[in-house]
Parts: sequence; C-alpha cells; structure tokens
Amino acid sequence: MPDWGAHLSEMRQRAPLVHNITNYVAMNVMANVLLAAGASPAMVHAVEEAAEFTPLAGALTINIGTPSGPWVAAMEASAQAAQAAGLPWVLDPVAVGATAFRREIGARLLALGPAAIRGNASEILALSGAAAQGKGADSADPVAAAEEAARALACSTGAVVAVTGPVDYVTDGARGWRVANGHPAMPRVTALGCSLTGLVGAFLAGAEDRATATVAALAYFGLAGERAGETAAGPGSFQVALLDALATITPDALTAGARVQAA
Ligand SMILES: Nc1ncnc2c1ncn2[C@@H]1O[C@H](COP(=O)(O)OP(=O)(O)O)[C@@H](O)[C@H]1O
Ligand SMILES: Cc1ncsc1CCOP(=O)(O)O
Ligand SMILES: [Mg+2]
Repeated sequence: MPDWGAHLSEMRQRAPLVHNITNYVAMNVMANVLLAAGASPAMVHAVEEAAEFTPLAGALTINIGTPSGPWVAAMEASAQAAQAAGLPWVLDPVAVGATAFRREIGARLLALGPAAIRGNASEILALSGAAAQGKGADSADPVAAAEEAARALACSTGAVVAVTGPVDYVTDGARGWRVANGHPAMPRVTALGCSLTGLVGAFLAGAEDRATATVAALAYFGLAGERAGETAAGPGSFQVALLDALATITPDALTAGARVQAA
C-alpha cells in the first residue's frame, strides 16, 4: 500500500494555489478547508479573468452546484486553459442528473479532460449516463451501485473517479480502492463534498500518481471527520472541529489512521 501520509506531506510542502470555480454555498467553507489543510485557495469565476488566472495555480477545480450561463463559460475557458498548461483539474458534478442544463454542462466539461471527478453515487451514475435517483445535491444511491459506472467513466475519460459516501470508492479504470474513513455527520453539513473536491485538487497539484493522491485526500478528509466527531455536539460544532482536525492531522497520523483497501 502507498504511504498515504506522504501525499499529505508533499501537498503541505508545495502549499499549492488552487483555483476554484465553485458554487455560492461552498465558497467560504471550501476556502477554509483548503487553508486548514495547508493549501492556498482562490475563488475566481468571472469569465473576464478566469482563464487568465488558471495557469497561475497548481490545480483547478470546477463545481456545477449553482450554475449560470456566464459561469459555465468561465468553467469551460478555465478547463481549456488548464488542459493547455498541463495542469490537473477536478470536476464536481453537483446534482448533474437533476436538469437538462446540468446534464449538458456535465457532458461539455467531461470533454475537456478532467484529471479527476469527485461526486456522490447519484452524481457519478448520472454523469455516466446511467439511471440515478439523486435528491438535488444529495445522493439517493449507494456507493456500490456506482462502482461500475465509475470504472466505465474512468476508462472513457482517462480521469480518476472518486465516488463518496459512507465508504468511498476510487478508480482509475485499472486499479480501485475503498476508503472507509468518515463520519455520519459529514453529509449533514453543507458543502463538505465540494470542499473535498478542493482538497483533491490540492493533492493532485504536482502529484505523480493522481489515483493514489486522490485516495490520500479522501482518507485525510474522512479521518478529520472522525476526529471532529469525537468532540462535536452537532452539525455546527462539527464544522468548526473539522477545520481544526484538518490543520492538526500529521502525515504520520494519516498513515496510521487511513482505512484504505484495494478493491
Ligand atoms: N454516512 C457517511 N458516513 C461517513 N462518511 C460519510 C458519509 N456520507 C458521506 N461521508 C463523507 O462525507 C464526505 C463528502 O461526501 P458526500 O456526502 O458523498 O459528498 P456530497 O456532499 O458531494 O454529496 C466524504 O468524505 C465522504 O466519505
Ligand atoms: C445545497 C447546494 N445547492 C446547490 S450547491 C449546494 C452545495 C452542495 O454541497 P455538497 O455537494 O458538498 O453537499
Ligand atoms: Mg456534492
């Protein structure tokens, strides 16, 4: 098994600038998650500047949670800029199965070569063209039901695909892992999936093996959730404790606490 903590150590040494085009809900919590982890977030979505900004960063993340025409234009321009610069970019297909608009955006972004795709089971199913039962931004499908779709998506796009839920599944089409870290309070705080997508971007910046870097990001976030769950009194204090845990988890603690199995 790879040394998961080494990925955290490398990310902190690089302290990458991560360019995020995310949704209105996630902006603040996602930026705080990236700062707590040791990366530098920048939320830059105006079509007038997004593509110019992208090459300044170590990675780009694109989240379709609250889309509108001009934002989608910025997403496509930045994804193209990332492709041209050889930078990894991560797609978060929030509620992609809910409307025709989102399905079209998802398909257009998929064609622009994401290095990784991170979504819940309903989103990964919908993005792959399979039937999904998503409830808005929340999943209504089990992770296991999306594993085949994830492998197909990885093979057809070349991206690492991460399906999150109680036990996460990650695949690059050839290899697969299950990540059991996490806490049941996590889906009760908004934008934690979006924030995790930002962390995947941070771990991918400069990484040699994008699949194991993605697994490490998921294990790290899940472990922070476990730590936060030890002290939190409810969703509010959980969010605060999660930031503290992200800042205090060491690479050695991640190596010891990661509950990852090859799948
Ligand atoms: N029931 C659960 N138990 C433990 N961890 C969970 C659970 N549901 C989600 N998580 C964790 O919450 C984080 C966000 O995942 P998820 O809720 O699937 O994303 P989204 O918010 O995009 O739907 C991931 O780290 C995932 O492992
Ligand atoms: C509630 C909501 N509505 C549109 S985007 C969004 C945030 C979704 O965040 P996450 O996918 O991390 O739960
Ligand atoms: Mg989400």
